[in-house]
Amino acid sequence: MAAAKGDTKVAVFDCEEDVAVALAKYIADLSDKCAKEKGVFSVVLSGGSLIDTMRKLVEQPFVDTIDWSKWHVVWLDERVVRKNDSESNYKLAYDGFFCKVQIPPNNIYAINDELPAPEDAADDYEACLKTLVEKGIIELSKASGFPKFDLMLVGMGPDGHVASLFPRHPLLQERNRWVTYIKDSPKPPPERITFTFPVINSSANIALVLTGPELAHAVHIALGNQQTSSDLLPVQMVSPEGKLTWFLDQAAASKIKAT
Ligand SMILES: O=C1O[C@H](COP(=O)(O)O)[C@@H](O)[C@H](O)[C@H]1O
Repeated sequence: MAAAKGDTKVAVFDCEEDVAVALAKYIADLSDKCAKEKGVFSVVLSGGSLIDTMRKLVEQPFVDTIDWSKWHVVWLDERVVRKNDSESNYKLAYDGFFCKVQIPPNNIYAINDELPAPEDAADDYEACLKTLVEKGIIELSKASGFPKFDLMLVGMGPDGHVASLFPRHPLLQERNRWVTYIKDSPKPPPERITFTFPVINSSANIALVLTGPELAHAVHIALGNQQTSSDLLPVQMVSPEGKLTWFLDQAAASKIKAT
């Protein structure tokens, strides 16, 4: 099943394996397009189950055909822990992905894990993004003035959170910062940094990659017919100026009524 609404596409696959295959093709095509047109492919990674669903990229044909030298990778959110900590989104991506592909190490922009205070880590990461804009690696959106990434790969928790932006948290309303911090994350660990919605929604492309039955309720709220304007789930606030593609398996889509 595939439905389209404006620049939003909802693609539902039979199983998680099929999502992984389609996601790899989608990422490879965008990588190719951006590498040819701009010489750069700026990619934003989430943590969580997304990294495993990206597993086909490290297999043939993708691993040998993608021009990894054009990739520049940043994180949508990160836990304020050391890079070798099992809770680190960097470590998750390194172990599952980076150690198997040829992205130049200098093009992988991890959090500075020598800054123990979340506010300092957020300031430092925002400064890192500003340097990438100055170098022409990331463009600014003409519409919003916020950085416009080529591709944001976004996961979601069962509560509908994306990045480290949790339901009903005041950070959902942040309108000025590029990167902010949270010290009371309801999901451990409590201290994290995260992109804000103005940055998320300036993206050229967002892939929402959602698999598993535990996500079905939030997917139903976000894509069902009973949309309300107050107390939106964070996932409902994902609305990029570019294209939004939902990659769902049947389990995650199981509560959406066919229309
Ligand atoms: O804590 C986080 O959770 C979300 C969702 O993770 P998942 O394991 O339920 O897929 C993730 O997208 C985010 O980057 C991470 O920090």
